[in-house]
Amino acid sequence: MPHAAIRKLTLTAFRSYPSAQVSVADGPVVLTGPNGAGKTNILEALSFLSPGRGLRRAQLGDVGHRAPGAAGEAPWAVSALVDGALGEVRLGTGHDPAQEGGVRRCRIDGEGVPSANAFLDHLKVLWLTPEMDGLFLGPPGDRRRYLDRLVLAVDGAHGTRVNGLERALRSRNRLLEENGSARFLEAVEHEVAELAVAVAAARLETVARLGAEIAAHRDDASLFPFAELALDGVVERLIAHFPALEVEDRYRVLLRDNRPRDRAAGRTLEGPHLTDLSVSHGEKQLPAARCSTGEQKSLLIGLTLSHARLVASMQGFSPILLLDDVVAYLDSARRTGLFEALARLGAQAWMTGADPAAFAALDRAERFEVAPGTIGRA
Ligand SMILES: Nc1ncnc2c1ncn2[C@@H]1O[C@H](COP(=O)(O)OP(=O)(O)OP(=O)(O)O)[C@@H](O)[C@H]1O
Repeated sequence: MPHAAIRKLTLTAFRSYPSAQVSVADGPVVLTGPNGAGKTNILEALSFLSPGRGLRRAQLGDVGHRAPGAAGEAPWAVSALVDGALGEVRLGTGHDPAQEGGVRRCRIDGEGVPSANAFLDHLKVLWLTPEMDGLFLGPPGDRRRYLDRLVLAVDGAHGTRVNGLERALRSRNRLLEENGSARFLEAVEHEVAELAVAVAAARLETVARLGAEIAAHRDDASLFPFAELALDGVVERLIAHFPALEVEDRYRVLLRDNRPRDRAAGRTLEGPHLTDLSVSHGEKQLPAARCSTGEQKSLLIGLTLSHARLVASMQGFSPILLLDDVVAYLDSARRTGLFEALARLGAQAWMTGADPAAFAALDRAERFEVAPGTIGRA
Protein backbone atom coordinates (compact mmCIF):
# COMPACT_ATOMS: atom_id res chain seq x y z
CA MET A 1 0.00 0.00 0.00
CA PRO A 2 1.38 3.50 -0.80
CA HIS A 3 2.13 5.60 2.25
CA ALA A 4 2.58 9.21 3.26
CA ALA A 5 6.16 10.12 4.12
CA ILE A 6 7.88 13.18 5.52
CA ARG A 7 10.98 13.81 3.42
CA LYS A 8 12.27 16.91 5.16
CA LEU A 9 11.22 18.62 8.36
CA THR A 10 12.32 22.16 9.19
CA LEU A 11 11.74 23.72 12.60
CA THR A 12 12.12 27.43 13.30
CA ALA A 13 12.09 28.58 16.93
CA PHE A 14 10.10 25.48 17.85
CA ARG A 15 10.25 24.38 21.54
CA SER A 16 13.88 23.49 22.38
CA TYR A 17 15.08 24.09 18.78
CA PRO A 18 16.19 27.59 17.68
CA SER A 19 16.34 25.96 14.25
CA ALA A 20 16.68 22.38 13.05
CA GLN A 21 16.31 20.29 9.94
CA VAL A 22 15.84 16.55 9.45
CA SER A 23 15.95 14.83 6.05
CA VAL A 24 14.56 11.34 5.75
CA ALA A 25 14.61 8.94 2.80
CA ASP A 26 11.63 6.87 3.83
CA GLY A 27 11.66 5.49 7.38
CA PRO A 28 10.91 4.08 9.86
CA VAL A 29 12.56 6.87 11.83
CA VAL A 30 14.09 6.35 15.27
CA LEU A 31 14.91 9.31 17.53
CA THR A 32 17.01 8.53 20.58
CA GLY A 33 18.69 10.69 23.19
CA PRO A 34 18.60 11.39 26.90
CA ASN A 35 15.49 12.48 28.78
CA GLY A 36 14.57 16.07 28.01
CA ALA A 37 16.73 16.12 24.85
CA GLY A 38 13.85 17.16 22.58
CA LYS A 39 12.60 13.89 21.01
CA THR A 40 8.93 14.45 21.79
CA ASN A 41 9.28 18.03 20.53
CA ILE A 42 10.05 16.62 17.04
CA LEU A 43 6.94 14.41 17.15
CA GLU A 44 4.91 17.36 18.39
CA ALA A 45 6.11 19.40 15.39
CA LEU A 46 4.90 16.60 13.08
CA SER A 47 1.57 16.44 14.91
CA PHE A 48 0.97 20.07 13.88
CA LEU A 49 0.69 18.75 10.32
CA SER A 50 -2.84 17.74 11.31
CA PRO A 51 -5.77 19.80 12.67
CA GLY A 52 -5.92 20.66 16.34
CA ARG A 53 -3.46 21.61 19.04
CA GLY A 54 -0.91 18.87 18.44
CA LEU A 55 -0.03 15.86 20.56
CA ARG A 56 0.50 17.93 23.72
CA ARG A 57 -2.70 19.93 23.21
CA ALA A 58 -0.47 22.96 23.63
CA GLN A 59 -1.34 26.61 23.87
CA LEU A 60 0.13 28.13 20.69
CA GLY A 61 2.02 30.73 22.72
CA ASP A 62 3.92 28.05 24.68
CA VAL A 63 5.38 26.40 21.60
CA GLY A 64 7.77 29.12 20.39
CA HIS A 65 11.41 28.65 21.42
CA ARG A 66 12.25 30.38 24.64
CA ALA A 67 15.90 30.99 25.45
CA PRO A 68 16.68 30.60 29.18
CA GLY A 69 15.49 33.69 31.03
CA ALA A 70 13.68 35.15 28.00
CA ALA A 71 10.15 36.40 28.53
CA GLY A 72 7.18 36.60 26.17
CA GLU A 73 5.88 34.45 23.37
CA ALA A 74 8.03 33.84 20.30
CA PRO A 75 6.83 33.20 16.74
CA TRP A 76 7.47 29.63 15.57
CA ALA A 77 7.13 27.63 12.37
CA VAL A 78 7.14 24.03 11.19
CA SER A 79 7.61 23.23 7.53
CA ALA A 80 7.61 19.79 5.94
CA LEU A 81 8.27 18.42 2.50
CA VAL A 82 5.78 15.60 2.24
CA ASP A 83 5.20 12.75 -0.17
CA GLY A 84 1.47 12.71 0.30
CA ALA A 85 -1.71 11.28 -1.16
CA LEU A 86 -1.69 13.96 -3.91
CA GLY A 87 2.05 13.85 -4.62
CA GLU A 88 4.88 15.99 -3.30
CA VAL A 89 3.80 19.02 -1.32
CA ARG A 90 5.22 21.50 1.18
CA LEU A 91 3.07 21.96 4.26
CA GLY A 92 3.81 24.83 6.59
CA THR A 93 2.29 25.95 9.85
CA GLY A 94 3.17 28.30 12.65
CA HIS A 95 2.11 31.05 14.94
CA ASP A 96 3.18 34.63 15.43
CA PRO A 97 1.61 36.05 18.61
CA ALA A 98 2.20 39.60 17.37
CA GLN A 99 0.15 39.02 14.22
CA GLU A 100 -2.28 36.18 14.53
CA GLY A 101 -3.64 36.20 18.06
CA GLY A 102 -4.85 32.71 18.85
CA VAL A 103 -4.83 31.36 15.31
CA ARG A 104 -2.37 28.88 13.79
CA ARG A 105 -1.43 29.90 10.26
CA CYS A 106 -1.27 27.13 7.63
CA ARG A 107 0.15 27.07 4.10
CA ILE A 108 0.25 24.52 1.32
CA ASP A 109 3.04 25.10 -1.22
CA GLY A 110 3.31 28.67 0.07
CA GLU A 111 -0.40 29.49 -0.34
CA GLY A 112 -2.37 30.27 2.81
CA VAL A 113 -5.23 27.88 3.62
CA PRO A 114 -7.98 28.52 6.18
CA SER A 115 -6.93 25.77 8.58
CA ALA A 116 -4.93 22.58 9.04
CA ASN A 117 -8.03 20.68 7.88
CA ALA A 118 -6.67 21.23 4.37
CA PHE A 119 -3.59 19.13 5.30
CA LEU A 120 -5.86 16.06 5.63
CA ASP A 121 -6.09 15.77 1.84
CA HIS A 122 -2.33 15.12 1.80
CA LEU A 123 -1.62 13.06 4.88
CA LYS A 124 -3.06 11.80 8.15
CA VAL A 125 -0.93 11.87 11.27
CA LEU A 126 -1.83 9.49 14.12
CA TRP A 127 -0.05 9.28 17.46
CA LEU A 128 0.37 7.40 20.68
CA THR A 129 2.03 9.12 23.63
CA PRO A 130 2.70 8.27 27.29
CA GLU A 131 0.10 10.91 28.29
CA MET A 132 -2.53 8.64 26.72
CA ASP A 133 -1.72 5.83 29.19
CA GLY A 134 -4.39 7.17 31.56
CA LEU A 135 -7.05 7.31 28.83
CA PHE A 136 -9.24 4.51 30.21
CA LEU A 137 -9.08 5.76 33.81
CA GLY A 138 -9.35 9.47 33.05
CA PRO A 139 -12.40 11.67 32.51
CA PRO A 140 -14.84 10.92 29.64
CA GLY A 141 -13.79 14.19 27.96
CA ASP A 142 -10.33 12.71 27.23
CA ARG A 143 -11.87 9.61 25.63
CA ARG A 144 -14.29 11.78 23.65
CA ARG A 145 -11.41 13.85 22.27
CA TYR A 146 -9.55 10.64 21.44
CA LEU A 147 -12.69 9.30 19.72
CA ASP A 148 -13.09 12.50 17.71
CA ARG A 149 -9.48 12.25 16.51
CA LEU A 150 -10.17 8.65 15.42
CA VAL A 151 -13.17 9.91 13.46
CA LEU A 152 -11.36 12.94 12.02
CA ALA A 153 -8.68 10.74 10.44
CA VAL A 154 -11.32 8.92 8.38
CA ASP A 155 -13.83 11.74 7.99
CA GLY A 156 -12.22 15.14 7.41
CA ALA A 157 -15.47 17.07 8.02
CA HIS A 158 -15.81 15.80 11.58
CA GLY A 159 -13.80 18.58 13.25
CA THR A 160 -16.04 21.25 11.71
CA ARG A 161 -19.13 19.37 12.91
CA VAL A 162 -17.82 19.02 16.46
CA ASN A 163 -16.80 22.70 16.63
CA GLY A 164 -20.18 23.69 15.21
CA LEU A 165 -21.97 21.66 17.88
CA GLU A 166 -19.89 23.25 20.63
CA ARG A 167 -20.68 26.72 19.29
CA ALA A 168 -24.41 25.96 19.03
CA LEU A 169 -24.45 24.58 22.58
CA ARG A 170 -22.72 27.73 23.86
CA SER A 171 -25.41 29.82 22.15
CA ARG A 172 -28.17 27.71 23.74
CA ASN A 173 -26.61 27.94 27.20
CA ARG A 174 -26.28 31.72 26.83
CA LEU A 175 -29.89 32.06 25.69
CA LEU A 176 -31.07 29.99 28.66
CA GLU A 177 -29.03 32.12 31.04
CA GLU A 178 -30.35 35.36 29.56
CA ASN A 179 -33.94 34.07 29.44
CA GLY A 180 -33.96 34.43 25.66
CA SER A 181 -37.19 34.17 23.72
CA ALA A 182 -38.72 30.74 22.99
CA ARG A 183 -38.43 31.46 19.27
CA PHE A 184 -34.66 31.98 19.47
CA LEU A 185 -34.29 28.93 21.71
CA GLU A 186 -36.22 26.81 19.26
CA ALA A 187 -34.00 27.95 16.39
CA VAL A 188 -30.78 27.25 18.26
CA GLU A 189 -32.05 23.88 19.53
CA HIS A 190 -32.89 22.98 15.95
CA GLU A 191 -29.26 23.63 15.04
CA VAL A 192 -27.95 21.78 18.11
CA ALA A 193 -30.09 18.73 17.27
CA GLU A 194 -29.05 18.67 13.63
CA LEU A 195 -25.35 18.86 14.50
CA ALA A 196 -25.73 16.44 17.43
CA VAL A 197 -27.16 13.75 15.16
CA ALA A 198 -24.42 14.34 12.57
CA VAL A 199 -21.66 14.12 15.22
CA ALA A 200 -23.14 11.00 16.87
CA ALA A 201 -23.73 9.29 13.51
CA ALA A 202 -20.15 9.96 12.35
CA ARG A 203 -18.76 8.59 15.62
CA LEU A 204 -20.96 5.49 15.41
CA GLU A 205 -19.91 4.87 11.83
CA THR A 206 -16.20 5.09 12.66
CA VAL A 207 -16.61 2.88 15.74
CA ALA A 208 -18.44 0.29 13.60
CA ARG A 209 -15.74 0.40 10.90
CA LEU A 210 -12.98 0.19 13.49
CA GLY A 211 -14.78 -2.72 15.18
CA ALA A 212 -14.93 -4.55 11.83
CA GLU A 213 -11.23 -3.84 11.23
CA ILE A 214 -10.35 -5.18 14.69
CA ALA A 215 -12.51 -8.28 14.13
CA ALA A 216 -10.81 -8.97 10.80
CA HIS A 217 -7.38 -9.02 12.49
CA ARG A 218 -8.42 -10.71 15.73
CA ASP A 219 -6.26 -13.70 14.99
CA ASP A 220 -3.04 -11.66 15.08
CA ALA A 221 -4.09 -10.08 18.37
CA SER A 222 -1.99 -12.38 20.54
CA LEU A 223 0.63 -9.70 21.25
CA PHE A 224 -1.68 -6.71 21.50
CA PRO A 225 -5.13 -7.65 22.81
CA PHE A 226 -8.13 -6.81 20.68
CA ALA A 227 -10.50 -4.14 21.94
CA GLU A 228 -14.27 -3.99 21.90
CA LEU A 229 -15.67 -0.51 21.49
CA ALA A 230 -19.05 0.99 22.29
CA LEU A 231 -20.49 4.49 22.59
CA ASP A 232 -22.47 5.56 25.59
CA GLY A 233 -24.61 8.61 24.89
CA VAL A 234 -28.21 9.70 24.60
CA VAL A 235 -28.22 10.48 20.87
CA GLU A 236 -26.24 7.32 20.03
CA ARG A 237 -28.92 5.29 21.89
CA LEU A 238 -31.67 7.06 19.94
CA ILE A 239 -29.89 6.32 16.65
CA ALA A 240 -29.84 2.63 17.53
CA HIS A 241 -33.64 2.63 17.88
CA PHE A 242 -35.11 5.22 15.52
CA PRO A 243 -34.65 6.53 11.95
CA ALA A 244 -32.33 9.57 11.68
CA LEU A 245 -35.08 12.16 11.18
CA GLU A 246 -36.99 10.92 14.19
CA VAL A 247 -33.80 10.97 16.29
CA GLU A 248 -33.42 14.68 15.57
CA ASP A 249 -37.04 15.35 16.57
CA ARG A 250 -36.76 13.31 19.74
CA TYR A 251 -33.52 15.00 20.83
CA ARG A 252 -35.10 18.41 20.13
CA VAL A 253 -38.04 17.50 22.36
CA LEU A 254 -35.60 16.39 25.03
CA LEU A 255 -33.79 19.72 24.82
CA ARG A 256 -37.07 21.63 25.08
CA ASP A 257 -38.23 19.55 28.07
CA ASN A 258 -34.84 19.96 29.76
CA ARG A 259 -34.75 23.76 29.52
CA PRO A 260 -35.54 24.42 33.21
CA ARG A 261 -33.02 21.80 34.36
CA ASP A 262 -30.32 23.01 31.95
CA ARG A 263 -30.97 26.67 32.86
CA ALA A 264 -30.46 25.82 36.53
CA ALA A 265 -27.30 23.83 35.75
CA GLY A 266 -25.92 26.55 33.44
CA ARG A 267 -25.21 23.94 30.74
CA THR A 268 -26.84 21.34 28.49
CA LEU A 269 -26.97 18.13 30.50
CA GLU A 270 -27.63 15.62 27.72
CA GLY A 271 -26.12 15.22 24.29
CA PRO A 272 -23.15 13.97 22.25
CA HIS A 273 -20.92 16.57 23.94
CA LEU A 274 -21.08 14.18 26.93
CA THR A 275 -20.79 10.85 25.10
CA ASP A 276 -18.25 8.35 26.44
CA LEU A 277 -16.24 5.81 24.47
CA SER A 278 -16.22 2.52 26.31
CA VAL A 279 -13.36 0.15 25.59
CA SER A 280 -13.07 -3.45 26.80
CA HIS A 281 -10.44 -6.14 26.59
CA GLY A 282 -12.11 -8.41 24.02
CA GLU A 283 -10.71 -11.73 25.11
CA LYS A 284 -11.13 -11.14 28.83
CA GLN A 285 -14.46 -9.34 28.42
CA LEU A 286 -13.21 -6.84 30.97
CA PRO A 287 -13.59 -3.03 30.87
CA ALA A 288 -10.23 -1.51 29.93
CA ALA A 289 -10.26 0.55 33.14
CA ARG A 290 -10.08 -2.69 35.13
CA CYS A 291 -7.20 -4.17 33.12
CA SER A 292 -3.59 -4.03 34.34
CA THR A 293 -1.44 -1.04 33.38
CA GLY A 294 0.43 -3.20 30.86
CA GLU A 295 -2.81 -4.54 29.38
CA GLN A 296 -4.17 -1.01 29.00
CA LYS A 297 -1.01 0.06 27.21
CA SER A 298 -1.15 -2.99 24.92
CA LEU A 299 -4.83 -2.34 24.19
CA LEU A 300 -3.93 1.20 23.11
CA ILE A 301 -1.13 -0.05 20.84
CA GLY A 302 -3.53 -2.59 19.30
CA LEU A 303 -6.13 0.15 18.80
CA THR A 304 -3.58 2.48 17.22
CA LEU A 305 -2.50 -0.22 14.75
CA SER A 306 -6.13 -1.09 13.90
CA HIS A 307 -6.98 2.57 13.41
CA ALA A 308 -3.94 3.06 11.18
CA ARG A 309 -5.02 0.03 9.09
CA LEU A 310 -8.54 1.45 8.83
CA VAL A 311 -7.26 4.87 7.74
CA ALA A 312 -4.95 3.20 5.20
CA SER A 313 -7.68 1.03 3.72
CA MET A 314 -10.18 3.91 3.52
CA GLN A 315 -7.75 6.40 1.99
CA GLY A 316 -5.74 3.85 0.01
CA PHE A 317 -2.75 5.52 1.65
CA SER A 318 -1.02 4.72 4.95
CA PRO A 319 -0.86 7.47 7.59
CA ILE A 320 2.21 8.78 9.42
CA LEU A 321 2.49 7.22 12.87
CA LEU A 322 4.11 8.97 15.83
CA LEU A 323 4.97 6.55 18.64
CA ASP A 324 6.41 8.44 21.60
CA ASP A 325 8.24 6.31 24.15
CA VAL A 326 6.19 3.25 23.22
CA VAL A 327 8.94 0.77 22.36
CA ALA A 328 11.12 0.85 25.49
CA TYR A 329 8.24 -0.34 27.59
CA LEU A 330 7.63 -3.52 25.54
CA ASP A 331 9.24 -6.94 26.07
CA SER A 332 11.35 -8.16 23.16
CA ALA A 333 8.58 -10.33 21.62
CA ARG A 334 6.16 -7.40 21.60
CA ARG A 335 8.80 -5.04 20.23
CA THR A 336 9.40 -7.39 17.34
CA GLY A 337 5.62 -7.83 16.96
CA LEU A 338 5.18 -4.05 16.79
CA PHE A 339 8.01 -3.62 14.25
CA GLU A 340 6.49 -6.39 12.10
CA ALA A 341 3.01 -4.88 12.32
CA LEU A 342 4.42 -1.49 11.26
CA ALA A 343 6.26 -3.09 8.34
CA ARG A 344 3.05 -4.85 7.21
CA LEU A 345 1.16 -1.58 7.49
CA GLY A 346 3.86 0.11 5.40
CA ALA A 347 3.43 3.40 7.31
CA GLN A 348 6.26 5.82 8.02
CA ALA A 349 6.56 5.53 11.78
CA TRP A 350 8.49 8.05 13.89
CA MET A 351 9.53 6.43 17.16
CA THR A 352 11.33 7.82 20.20
CA GLY A 353 13.16 6.24 23.10
CA ALA A 354 16.06 6.99 25.40
CA ASP A 355 17.85 3.71 24.65
CA PRO A 356 18.99 2.90 21.08
CA ALA A 357 19.21 -0.80 22.02
CA ALA A 358 15.40 -0.95 22.16
CA PHE A 359 15.36 -0.46 18.37
CA ALA A 360 18.12 -2.94 17.54
CA ALA A 361 15.66 -5.41 15.95
CA LEU A 362 14.26 -2.77 13.60
CA ASP A 363 15.44 -3.22 10.01
CA ARG A 364 16.08 -0.36 7.59
CA ALA A 365 15.45 2.32 10.21
CA GLU A 366 16.83 5.83 9.86
CA ARG A 367 18.35 6.65 13.21
CA PHE A 368 18.88 10.11 14.70
CA GLU A 369 20.53 11.22 17.91
CA VAL A 370 18.81 14.10 19.67
CA ALA A 371 20.63 16.45 22.06
CA PRO A 372 19.26 19.72 23.47
CA GLY A 373 18.63 22.01 20.50
CA THR A 374 20.10 19.69 17.86
CA ILE A 375 19.35 16.55 15.91
CA GLY A 376 21.79 14.57 13.80
CA ARG A 377 22.23 11.14 12.23
CA ALA A 378 23.18 8.52 14.82
N1 LIG B 1 8.99 26.71 24.34
C1 LIG B 1 10.14 26.10 24.70
N2 LIG B 1 11.33 26.73 24.53
C2 LIG B 1 12.50 26.12 24.86
N3 LIG B 1 12.57 24.87 25.37
C3 LIG B 1 11.40 24.21 25.56
C4 LIG B 1 10.14 24.78 25.23
N4 LIG B 1 9.17 23.88 25.51
C5 LIG B 1 9.80 22.79 26.01
N5 LIG B 1 11.14 22.99 26.03
C6 LIG B 1 12.18 22.06 26.51
O1 LIG B 1 12.12 20.84 25.76
C7 LIG B 1 12.60 19.81 26.60
C8 LIG B 1 11.65 18.63 26.56
O2 LIG B 1 11.75 18.08 25.31
P1 LIG B 1 11.04 16.71 25.00
O3 LIG B 1 9.79 16.55 25.77
O4 LIG B 1 10.98 16.64 23.53
O5 LIG B 1 12.12 15.70 25.59
P2 LIG B 1 12.28 14.14 25.31
O6 LIG B 1 13.58 13.95 24.61
O7 LIG B 1 11.07 13.59 24.65
O8 LIG B 1 12.40 13.62 26.80
P3 LIG B 1 11.89 12.29 27.55
O9 LIG B 1 12.82 11.19 27.11
O10 LIG B 1 12.10 12.67 28.95
O11 LIG B 1 10.47 12.07 27.16
C9 LIG B 1 12.64 20.31 28.01
O12 LIG B 1 13.99 20.50 28.38
C10 LIG B 1 11.90 21.63 27.94
O13 LIG B 1 12.41 22.57 28.83
